[in-house]
Amino acid sequence: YDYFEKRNIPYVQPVPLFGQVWSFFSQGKHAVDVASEGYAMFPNTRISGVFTMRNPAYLVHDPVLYKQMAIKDFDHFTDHVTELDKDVDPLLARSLFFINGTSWRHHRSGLSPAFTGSKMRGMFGLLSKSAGDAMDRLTMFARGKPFTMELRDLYSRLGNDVMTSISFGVEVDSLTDRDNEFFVKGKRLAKIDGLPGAKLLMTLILPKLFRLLRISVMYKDVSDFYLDAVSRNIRLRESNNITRPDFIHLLLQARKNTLGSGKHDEEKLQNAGFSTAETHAVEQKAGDGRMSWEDVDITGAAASFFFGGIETTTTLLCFASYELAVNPSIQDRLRAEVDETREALPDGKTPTYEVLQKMTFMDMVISETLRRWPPLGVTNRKCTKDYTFTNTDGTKVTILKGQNVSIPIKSFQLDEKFFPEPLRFNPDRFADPTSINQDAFVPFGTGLRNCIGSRVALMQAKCILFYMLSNFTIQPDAKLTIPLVTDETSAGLNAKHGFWMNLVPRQA
Ligand code: HEM
Repeated sequence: YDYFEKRNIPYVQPVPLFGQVWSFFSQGKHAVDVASEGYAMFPNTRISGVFTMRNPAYLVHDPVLYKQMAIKDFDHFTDHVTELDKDVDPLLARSLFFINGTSWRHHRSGLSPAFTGSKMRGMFGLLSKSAGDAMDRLTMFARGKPFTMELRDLYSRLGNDVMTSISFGVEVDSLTDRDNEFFVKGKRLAKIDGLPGAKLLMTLILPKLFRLLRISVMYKDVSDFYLDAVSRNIRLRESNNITRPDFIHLLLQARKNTLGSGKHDEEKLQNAGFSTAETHAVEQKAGDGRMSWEDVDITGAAASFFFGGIETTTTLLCFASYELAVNPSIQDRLRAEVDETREALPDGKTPTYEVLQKMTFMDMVISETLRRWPPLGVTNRKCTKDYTFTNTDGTKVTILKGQNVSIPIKSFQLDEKFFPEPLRFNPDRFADPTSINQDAFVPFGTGLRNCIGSRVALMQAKCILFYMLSNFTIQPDAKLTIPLVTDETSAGLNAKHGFWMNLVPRQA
């Protein structure tokens, strides 16, 4: 425990044997806030120390240092901290989040062409249909009268249906068929609270024991269900020559090595909004070989989009709706933009990819929501090669190979040095993008290991919000707590008492 003392690095005082892990159980604070504790304690350093049990680890305080580690010096930080065993967790261990080294390079370079702007536009029709159909059902259910709804439930059903359609190639209606198997399994797949959350925490604090006990993070019935569903879907497509513009189709192209990046029309389609994560080329190294994309790899990739995309995009929509409900003038302004946009649409209601791209105030609202309420408040890297940099006091700091590094996204984005009045929801701070500190605004992470799905998330959230405001006014229900009380026990970001809203149909 004198590790940081000796190196002149400020650090959070550890509890003997447990280190900072003790605070997770004793403080009643959210895991993200506990992990980022040192950020507020030590304002004048680029990095601070922390002990996970007895192991020293780091917390980055300077967004510029994070960027440097994630881009220029990526070679030193190629991995995320958690790595799962393919035999024990066949799907999650093949998910981009949880693979490292050569295997990650294979997957990332193979999958990246599936996430370009032109591929996204190709998929947008499916996404918009799924969201539009659900919204029609909701309007019919309302019959012109206001009704109360918990929006986390609504948005996770919509998100599940959209992602089931674009990731697994199957159309479901979880608003009407509330317990359909894809929704029930999807909920279990994307679950990061309860037992799966505890297991994920264990992969971080007791990785050796976790591997030794051969515990799986994902429920076995969920892995089996998706493996079977995707394999059957692939066979059906192959034997009937079916083409559907979704991820399975793109991954089958990757299998045949025919998945191009569609460079010709890329430029104008790449931008899904200010927050779009920059695309970096991930290069294969000599001797890396070629990835074969077996059915299990395709299912694993699709499952990772589900795992990474549903809870996060649902969180974005919930908090955007909350802010619109408690700031009616902002909601009116956004509705005016939605209505103006609808007038120019041939059917007056179905948005296209390009139309959403042009909605500037929508983009400002989404960006500000991602800043104020980042769905993933912290990310991490494992040091894969010793790394030395200079701290604010001029001393050299060396992070050793194998040590873990946390990046406090939430702390950066709520730091008043970077964002004045950080707790105020103010979309206008994004009116002039050049005034935004882009090193500190990192809702999708940064660098080569940033979020691969930012375009999917942004387009999905914008599309669903477009339909919501076309059809309803969102008002706070009496059961909504204002200001919002967040759930400190949730692994993700959530409201303790739910997102209860009155949805008032715009057409009686
Ligand atoms: C609002 C929604 C979302 C947010 C805020 C979000 C945020 C993030 C963040 C912060 C990371 C870690 C980046 C880093 O370590 O630098 C990440 C990684 C990732 N995200 Fe997202 N994400 C969202 C939606 C999605 C969607 C829709 C998908 C898939 C369709 C997705 C797939 C992934 C994957 C596969 C990774 C791991 C990438 C890698 O390790 O190479 N995410 N995301």
